[in-house]
Amino acid sequence: MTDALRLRGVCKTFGSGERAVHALRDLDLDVARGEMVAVRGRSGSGKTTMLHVIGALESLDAGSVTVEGRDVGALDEEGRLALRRDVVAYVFQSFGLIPELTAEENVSIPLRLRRMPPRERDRRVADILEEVGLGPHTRQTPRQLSGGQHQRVSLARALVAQPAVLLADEPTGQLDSETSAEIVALIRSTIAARSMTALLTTHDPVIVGYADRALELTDGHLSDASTPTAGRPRATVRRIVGGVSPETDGDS
Ligand SMILES: Nc1ncnc2c1ncn2[C@@H]1O[C@H](COP(=O)(O)OP(=O)(O)OP(=O)(O)O)[C@@H](O)[C@H]1O
Repeated sequence: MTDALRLRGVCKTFGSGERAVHALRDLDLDVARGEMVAVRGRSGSGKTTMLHVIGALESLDAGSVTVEGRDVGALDEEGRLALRRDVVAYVFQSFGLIPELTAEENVSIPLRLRRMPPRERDRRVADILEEVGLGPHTRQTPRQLSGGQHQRVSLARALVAQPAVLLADEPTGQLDSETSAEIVALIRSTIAARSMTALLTTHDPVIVGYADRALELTDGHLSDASTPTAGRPRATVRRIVGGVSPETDGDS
């Protein structure tokens, strides 16, 4: 299977001298197309930095990052913009929505950047909002939506332009455990329907339960964490069967 993501010997240091912070140290990672990989790690272990170098939001100090065959370190500014517009999409813990815009206006932004004709754009936006369960809320602004609904809008915005790779930085970090399980299940089903690749960082065992593979980031290095059963959300199954809360099922 072709790799969607391939990182080799990636190093990223912030600052210098005694104040240097080695966020990523000689980091290797392979993610196959269509795979959903969860990366756990304590606060400050380098999870966000890893996503940023993959999405060309941060430069590398050493090593190489290949995203869908593109050598990210070799891209010029235009190439980096194209990567973020056409290949990767982000979902953030803090949702990142524009508060003055409605759900449909927020979701339409990536299509406006591509200058998609309005009729096609409106159809795509309506379809994706329906798919993420926000059909009745398209005209509401973020202030009128719950945390789970915010993340559904963020996911719709990330998916609407049909990127190959979803990068999600603690996507359930601001959600309660039940809503987290709903959002992770939605991420899983929407990326599977599109044969997309997903790399998610998390402290949340619910996410790990939905991933094909889990890795641990410790002081800038990755190692295997566990091998959950693909697409079999242990937490949700237990919750339905035994009434057990997802946050009690699994390690963190
Ligand atoms: N722009 C920056 N300037 C200086 N140091 C930074 C910068 N960005 C990140 N760091 C440092 O790099 C290290 C890794 O940060 P990063 O945000 O990648 O960790 P994280 O695992 O995502 O943490 P969290 O779970 O708290 O979000 C931390 O020590 C952080 O303070």
